[in-house]
Amino acid sequence: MNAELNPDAVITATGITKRYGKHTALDNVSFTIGAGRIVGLVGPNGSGKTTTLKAILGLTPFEGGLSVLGRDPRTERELLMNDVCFIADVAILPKWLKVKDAIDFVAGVHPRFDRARAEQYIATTKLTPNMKVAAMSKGMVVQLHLALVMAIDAKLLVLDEPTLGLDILYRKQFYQNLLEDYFDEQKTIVITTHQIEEVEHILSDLMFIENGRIVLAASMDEVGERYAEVMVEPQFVAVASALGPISQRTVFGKSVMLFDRADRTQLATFGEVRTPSVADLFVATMKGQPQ
Ligand SMILES: Nc1ncnc2c1ncn2[C@@H]1O[C@H](COP(=O)(O)OP(=O)(O)OP(=O)(O)O)[C@@H](O)[C@H]1O
Repeated sequence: MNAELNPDAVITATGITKRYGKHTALDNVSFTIGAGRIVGLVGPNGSGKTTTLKAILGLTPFEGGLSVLGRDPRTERELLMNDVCFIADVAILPKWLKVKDAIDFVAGVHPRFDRARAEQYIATTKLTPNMKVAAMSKGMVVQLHLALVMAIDAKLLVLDEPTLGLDILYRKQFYQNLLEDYFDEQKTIVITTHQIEEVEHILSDLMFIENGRIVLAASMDEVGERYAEVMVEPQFVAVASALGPISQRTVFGKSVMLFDRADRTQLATFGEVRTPSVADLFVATMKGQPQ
């Protein structure tokens, strides 16, 4: 995720700062996202996720450098939008909207929309052209949304809490379909969500943001190499603790410690070692940050 190493980056941010009055929402943020990546931007409420996405989409002014698909979103937003698709919250389609109106609308506003592709996808569902959003189950709304999104040949898909308000089955379905029917190596997806557990299996990269700063940016492979969680046997708790785990918790009476860049061979002598879940890593990382 290093800018210098990746000249073909889809997004390169160098020192982005965004202030709302006296409040600094983004504080000198730098990161790089390459093509074919699925990046999870994860952070607590108010940490700057939406502000980052707005900067990428050219929806807010800011200081610093930002290149998205080779363009500056501040000055070339219109051209950029030919190659970018943005979804915020699938649960907000208006109730009166019919399937066919939704297709007409997107066909009218997006130059890369392939109507036939959307209709083909809809034909595989229970949706019919005259059905209104009001008459759809939440899962059907998701399918409509997906049909619209997947028919747009965008290079960059930006998803801001896309499954808010949906139950677990439909959230899973959304991500599964996204991965199976939409994603390919020419595309890049940036996604923010609070439901990390549900997206972690589709992510290729993680970015943790806290108080407007990126506190972790790594590929999932790097995360797997760098972090280890150990279920420490009681007799080794003191010695393991002395190695300085970034977090320590108790599960069913056993001490679970999370280590950053520790020697795995040594850790294995304390108990069972595994890669932490993104959610546990997130909690541990946030605890270590100054508030
Ligand atoms: N239009 C605005 N005017 C003033 N302050 C704002 C504005 N938009 C965002 N902020 C502030 O900037 C900070 C970052 O907000 P942002 O919406 O990016 O957070 P977020 O990580 O997306 O949060 P959430 O998970 O709650 O959606 C917050 O402190 C927020 O109050």
